[in-house]
Amino acid sequence: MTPTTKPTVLVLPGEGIGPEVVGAARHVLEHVLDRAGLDATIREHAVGLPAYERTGQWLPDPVRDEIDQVAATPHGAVLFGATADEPIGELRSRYDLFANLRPARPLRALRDVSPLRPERLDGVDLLLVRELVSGVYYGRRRTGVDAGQRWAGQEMYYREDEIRRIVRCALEHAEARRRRLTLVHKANAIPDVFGLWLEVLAEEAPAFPDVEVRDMYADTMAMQMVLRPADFDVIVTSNLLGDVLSEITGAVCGSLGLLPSATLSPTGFALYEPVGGTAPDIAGTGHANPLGTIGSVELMLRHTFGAPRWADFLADGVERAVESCRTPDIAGPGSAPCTTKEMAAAVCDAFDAVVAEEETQR
Ligand SMILES: CC(C)[C@H](C(=O)O)[C@@H](O)C(=O)O
Repeated sequence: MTPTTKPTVLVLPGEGIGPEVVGAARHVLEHVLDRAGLDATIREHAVGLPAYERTGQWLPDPVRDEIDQVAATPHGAVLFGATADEPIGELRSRYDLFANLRPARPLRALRDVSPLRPERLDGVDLLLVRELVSGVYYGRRRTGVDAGQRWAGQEMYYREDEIRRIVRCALEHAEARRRRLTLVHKANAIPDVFGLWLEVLAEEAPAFPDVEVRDMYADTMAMQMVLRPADFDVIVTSNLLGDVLSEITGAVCGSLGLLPSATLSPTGFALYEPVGGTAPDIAGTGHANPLGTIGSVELMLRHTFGAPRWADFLADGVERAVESCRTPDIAGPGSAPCTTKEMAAAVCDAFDAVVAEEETQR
C-alpha cells in the first residue's frame, strides 16, 4: 500500500566508501521516485568521522534530534553508508532497529564471479534475519586484573521477548516466501542462551503450520552455506552469528559489495544500509561497488514507500546493468571495470529500459 503521508529519508553517508556508494544510491533513489511520481523529503547529514572531525561527536546532537523527529513520523527512513561501530551501534539501539533483513540472491550475470561452481548457485535465494539490538554486542562489559592476569568479559544476554519478536518476524517472512526456516545457534556450547532461542521457536512455530522449521549449529551452517546454499530459505539468528554468516552469503554471491539490508523497528521506522563496511583500502578511488546500497534503496521502495512494483523494476534494472557494467570487485578477469558513478548511471538507464518495456506491453 502506498503511504498516505510523504516519507522522509535522512541520508547519512558516513565515512570510507560510505559517501561514494550512498551518493550513487541517492542518485538512483531520486531517479526512481521521479519516474514513479512518488514524493519524499530527502535530507543529508554528516555522521561518523567527518562529523567527529568537525564537531567532536560521531553522531552530532542536531542530527540525532532530527532522526528522533523522523523516527516518530509514520514513514521515516535512514539511508546509511558506513562508519566504524560507534554511530551505527547507537542508531540501531536507540531506535530499537531489531529486525535486520539481509537478502542474498546471486545476480544472473554474475554467476562467473562467485567462487562457487555455477551449479551450486542454482536456486540460491536466502534471507538472513539477524537480531540487531541485543546479544553479546550490547552485553555487560567488564575488565579487571586477577592474580596478575588481565581479564575481560562481555556477556551474551537475551530476553525472551527479544527472541520472540525476531523469531516471529522470520516466520512471517518464511511464510510469505518458500516456507522454510532455519534457526542457527550454538546450543551445544552456549546452552542457556540458545536453549531459550530453541524453546521460543518451538512455542512460535505452531502458529505457522505451513513453514518447515529446523535448526542448525552455526559451524555446520557455515559449511552448508558454501556446500548447499540453495537448501535454505529464511535463516534466523543472533546478532553475532548473523554478522558472521552474512559475510559468507556475500562471498557466495560474489562480493560483499552486492548485499543490501533493511533494518526495521517495531514502529515501522527503518534503516537501510549495505552489508559491506567502510572498505578503507578502496575509499576515495571512485570504484566502490554501489549495488549493495542500491539494493538497499530497492528494499526501501518496498518497505517504506510501499511500492513493490517499482522495486521490482529496479531489481530488474540491476540485473541488466551488470551485464555490461561492473566495478572491480565483480569485473572478473579481462573486462574493464567501471566506476561507482558509471554503475549508478547504468542502473538508471537499465531501469528506464525496463519501465519502457513494461509500458509498451500494457
Ligand atoms: C560495523 C559493525 C559494527 C557491523 C556489525 O558487526 O554489526 C557490521 O559488521 C555489520 O554487519 O553491519
